[in-house]
Amino acid sequence: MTATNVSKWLDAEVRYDSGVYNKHQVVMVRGQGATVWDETGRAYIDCVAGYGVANIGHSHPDVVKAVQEQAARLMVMPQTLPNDKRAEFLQELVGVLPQGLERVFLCNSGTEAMEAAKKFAITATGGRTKFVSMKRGFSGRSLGALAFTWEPKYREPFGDAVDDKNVTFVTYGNVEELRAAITGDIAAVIMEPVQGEGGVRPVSAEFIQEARRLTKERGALLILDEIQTGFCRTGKMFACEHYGVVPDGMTLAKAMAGGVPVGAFAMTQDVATRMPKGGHGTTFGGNPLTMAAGVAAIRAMKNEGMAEQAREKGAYFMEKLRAIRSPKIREVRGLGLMIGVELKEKSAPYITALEHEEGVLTLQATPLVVRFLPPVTISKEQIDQAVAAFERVLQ
Ligand SMILES: CC(=O)N[C@@H](CCCNCc1c(COP(=O)(O)O)cnc(C)c1O)C(=O)O
Repeated sequence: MTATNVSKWLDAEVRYDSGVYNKHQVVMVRGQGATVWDETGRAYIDCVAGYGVANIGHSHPDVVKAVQEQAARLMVMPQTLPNDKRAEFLQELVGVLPQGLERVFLCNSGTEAMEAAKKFAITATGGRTKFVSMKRGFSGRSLGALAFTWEPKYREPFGDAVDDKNVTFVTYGNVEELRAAITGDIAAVIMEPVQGEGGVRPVSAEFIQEARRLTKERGALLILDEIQTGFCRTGKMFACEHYGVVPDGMTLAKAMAGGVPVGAFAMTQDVATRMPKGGHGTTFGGNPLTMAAGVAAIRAMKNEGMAEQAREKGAYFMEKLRAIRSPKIREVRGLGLMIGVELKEKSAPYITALEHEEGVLTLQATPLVVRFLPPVTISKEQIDQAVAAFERVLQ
């Protein structure tokens, strides 16, 4: 693909990048709240937010200040050497996690959190290496996490290197299949409380509660992947709170440090103590710079009532979307500000039109779904503008 002469930056990125991404013909240079600007100065309402990373808004001032101060103080310190900011972050995080999740492996992305979860589940269950994951589930792209990721097109190019022979995929929501799959040799059941990449599909209370009951009964772990649903996205600090379910482990990333790359596997004491000393590790995990950003981000979520904002604005956003009278819309669904509009035709042309004609950034979640993942700080006026733009491109 040759880049237009839009920009020397676009040329360079297209020329030297790995080539795995379909590059939009635009160069984004600034963000504030729910708005981003391209290099020509054009503003966009950002309902991509980095794939659900900028929950507290782009360049939140508290995070910017924390990063500036910590960068000038100390950026590099491995986890064998304790650090004040890391300790402060662990206190903040455990303070908002569901009761019982009080040990945390810190890393740098969602995939890494899932890789850690996989290893901790194996040692916590005395060496079990079989897993249950969900059809349409997404757990990441590295070879270990990819085994839990349903979409065949992501796994097929890598053949046997993907360890999916030890994974049983069950239909999300099908209790009978779940019961049959959780045998005595299962290390863990992996599931998202709301499937994100898989089409914005909230789980049923019955299914997730049965998964909790069966895993306890059969000596397996329940690991909830809250990488996309966590940190106020769905109207609670964590989506599992909607269902009254506390897992044995939870993978976290995306919004946790306000936009700075981060990941974590939060777990119970019992899961943590079963991993041998030195059994896992990471160079950058828990680094002071990310930890300072994370402290500021979590405090902002609490101080600005962002879970409640997501609940209230999400209900408003979905009500407005449901009011659109269009034969092209099959369903509007979601939880909080994790919203999907399933169309009766491919969503890609509408996502392109929203970006180019309307200045609204949205993303796909399977070929028929337009996904909205705006910052929780999005204003009602911006929601109204995004809905009006969507209505126009559907005509
Ligand atoms: C263009 C782009 O960034 N695509 C990414 C988008 C991934 C978005 N989801 C990440 C994710 C992951 C992986 O998280 P990370 O490694 O991308 O931080 C794990 N679990 C859930 C529920 C997730 O939603 C991709 O296709 O790998």
